[in-house]
Amino acid sequence: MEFQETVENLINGAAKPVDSLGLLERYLKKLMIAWEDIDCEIKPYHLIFAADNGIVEEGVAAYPPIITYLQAQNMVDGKATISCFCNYHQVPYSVIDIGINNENIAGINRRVAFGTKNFLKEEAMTSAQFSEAWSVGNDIVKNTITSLGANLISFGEMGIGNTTTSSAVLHAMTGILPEFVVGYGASANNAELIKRKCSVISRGVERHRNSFTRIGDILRCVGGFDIVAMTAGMVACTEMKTPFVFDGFIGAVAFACAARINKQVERYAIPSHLSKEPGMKYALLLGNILADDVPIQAKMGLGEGTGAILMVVLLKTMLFTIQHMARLSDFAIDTIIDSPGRGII
Ligand SMILES: O=C(O)c1ccc[n+]([C@@H]2O[C@H](COP(=O)([O-])O)[C@@H](O)[C@H]2O)c1
Ligand SMILES: Cc1cc2nc[nH]c2cc1C
Repeated sequence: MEFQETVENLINGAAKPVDSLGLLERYLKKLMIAWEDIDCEIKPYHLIFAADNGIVEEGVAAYPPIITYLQAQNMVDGKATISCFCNYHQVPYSVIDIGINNENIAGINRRVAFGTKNFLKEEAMTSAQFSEAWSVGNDIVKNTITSLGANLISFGEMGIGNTTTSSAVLHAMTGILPEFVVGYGASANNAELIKRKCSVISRGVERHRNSFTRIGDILRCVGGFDIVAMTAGMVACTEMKTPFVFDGFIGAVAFACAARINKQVERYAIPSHLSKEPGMKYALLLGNILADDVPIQAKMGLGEGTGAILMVVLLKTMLFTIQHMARLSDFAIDTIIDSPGRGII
């Protein structure tokens, strides 16, 4: 029997109508197929990449950039939403300072620079900085899997201005107009801010367009260290055959980049929540995920990987449930097979 069939039999044969746990079944199946194991335990680890973005000079964010450092430190101190989510559910996590613009370091020091440059004026990062940020994402993920024994990685980020960098990357990848992609980010409804973001993104992407040969060029010219590290981390998970959960808009853009770089990424990627940012549905499509197939639709837009941790909790709940449920076959009734392949096992 193919392993996929074993997983399907396990889930479809539990004492419930077939497919009645919908997307939760679908993503549990994806986990087990990625692991090639059904008697497993989820060993999660949450990685939050924090970095500043030079583009904030253009007035594209409502909050000041100092919040990147302060909130990353809150995460380390257990006082941010994400740290409360992780601590409450006993999910270990690390904050990685990959490029905060502050004299102090928050979390693990893997700082590439004091933030990126303003992409309206120059490339956001140099090739050397891009490579370093990529290595940080790759190395941290591989180490978390091999040394810490994690078998499910989740990703989060923190960086004032990163809805602008993510929108710029998505616009550059797809040509979809910024007006369809850009949202309010961390600001309250502010039409002026949206207009400014759209204009900055169009002009910024136009300025660098001739340098775009590969996805890496787009990330280097208009992206951020957080997005580069998450993209590298998702590719690393794929190379290690380890499933991962991504979060909102910024995570979805990293997923889109990773899926373009390595087609196999789609096999290991699990979405968590659908962000308020309108661009997320387009980013998902680049990795063949429909917005309707995102399990948590709660109008969230916080980042930090908050939706990803909620999804990890849903997956843990599902795994325990499927491993402990009675079987349809225990009912000892003759047949209620509604269609081939979906019957009582
Ligand atoms: O993940 C999302 O979908 C999301 C949507 C809106 C805002 N954020 C968070 O807010 C920050 C970016 O917002 P902004 O307005 O400064 O670009 C950054 O720290 C993100 O984690 C995150
Ligand atoms: C307070 C605050 C917390 C955040 N967490 C992620 N992005 C954020 C942006 C702000 C402004």
